[in-house]
Amino acid sequence: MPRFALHANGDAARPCAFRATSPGDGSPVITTKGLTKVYRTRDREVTALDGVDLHVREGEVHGVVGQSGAGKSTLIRAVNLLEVPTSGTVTVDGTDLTALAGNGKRAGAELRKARARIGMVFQHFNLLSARTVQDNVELPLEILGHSGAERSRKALELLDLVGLADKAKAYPAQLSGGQKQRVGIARALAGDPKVLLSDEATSALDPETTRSILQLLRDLNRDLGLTVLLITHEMDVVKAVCDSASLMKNGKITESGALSDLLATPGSEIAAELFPLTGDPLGAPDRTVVDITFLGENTGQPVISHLARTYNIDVSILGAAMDTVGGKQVGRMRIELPGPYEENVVPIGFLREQGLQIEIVGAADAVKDTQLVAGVAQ
Ligand SMILES: Nc1ncnc2c1ncn2[C@@H]1O[C@H](COP(=O)(O)OP(=O)(O)OP(=O)(O)O)[C@@H](O)[C@H]1O
Repeated sequence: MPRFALHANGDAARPCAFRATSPGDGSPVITTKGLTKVYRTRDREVTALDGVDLHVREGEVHGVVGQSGAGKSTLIRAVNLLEVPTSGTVTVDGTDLTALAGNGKRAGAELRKARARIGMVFQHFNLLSARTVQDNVELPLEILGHSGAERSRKALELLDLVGLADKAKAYPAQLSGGQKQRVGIARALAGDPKVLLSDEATSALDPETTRSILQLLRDLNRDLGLTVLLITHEMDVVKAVCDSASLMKNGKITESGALSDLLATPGSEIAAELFPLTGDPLGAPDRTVVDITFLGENTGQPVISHLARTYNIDVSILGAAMDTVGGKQVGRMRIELPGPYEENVVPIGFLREQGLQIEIVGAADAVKDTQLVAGVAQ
């Protein structure tokens, strides 16, 4: 994976002055249970969220992917209650936000306090054009009632953190898209959030700027122990920064998990999108097509030559690729073995014994086999 510059000007990462690194203990910091949102207009109802159970663990970067209209924006906006759910609960860092919202008058202040611990970054930056960069970053601190000196100190520290210390007095119109998003990120960090929500933060940016903003999010995740929940329609974003992901379809989460687990799950749509395998899945008649996923240290093993030698069979490689997913090296290969599935049970068992993830493709028995493996994986 290429190393991306942390800052637009190529500066190295600066140590963070705001919070010591605290590696998460893996407990959920964002949890939604049965989250449902029904939009009612005069002539129709749209169920945008249909009983969503989402778990994002502390310190991870979690991506939510799905087609347009799947409910991604509604979900991320429901996590900080910008969108009030019709039913279900949202808990962030141990606080049930849905309960706070239901508490009548007092709720406003308590909900505002809880929300300050949830930063949000938007696709179109949402900066105030009449305010300077520094004043934009100070805005949440003004709302929280910080003094002028404290606001100024913190805003300048945050601008330094995102590589824009020299742009404090500039106006948004004088910045590039990537710089505007850095201001958006600095503003989102003003309340010392535990969680950062990113709503398509890089969709309006060119590929190079996208990479630098994703790297900044990754660095903030690592240096501040910040948990990041992002929505995107780009699998490259997931590949570059996410530890885990969920797929949304029609308001539901249809699969969710660590990327390495999803890559090892037969039939995972996220895995197929993250890492599409080329090569005809049907192969030749009376031959068995097998997809192999290599993770971590397995990627360097000469498994195929070992297989061919051990069983004295000709192995054809139909397609293969290596990539880095979530910072880990992954290899996928589609091979073809001579003979139908039932004649290849032993060589396939050999591949499994090597700790590889195996999926049999395109044969009647494959369905049985895939279900068997899926059952084991659960
Ligand atoms: N304010 C609203 N009023 C009525 N329907 C809405 C509203 N907001 C969203 N919807 C509908 O809810 C469904 C989910 O929309 P949402 O924007 O959450 O999807 P999405 O996955 O984020 O899509 P995209 O990637 O295009 O932004 C869609 O059918 C959409 O038309």
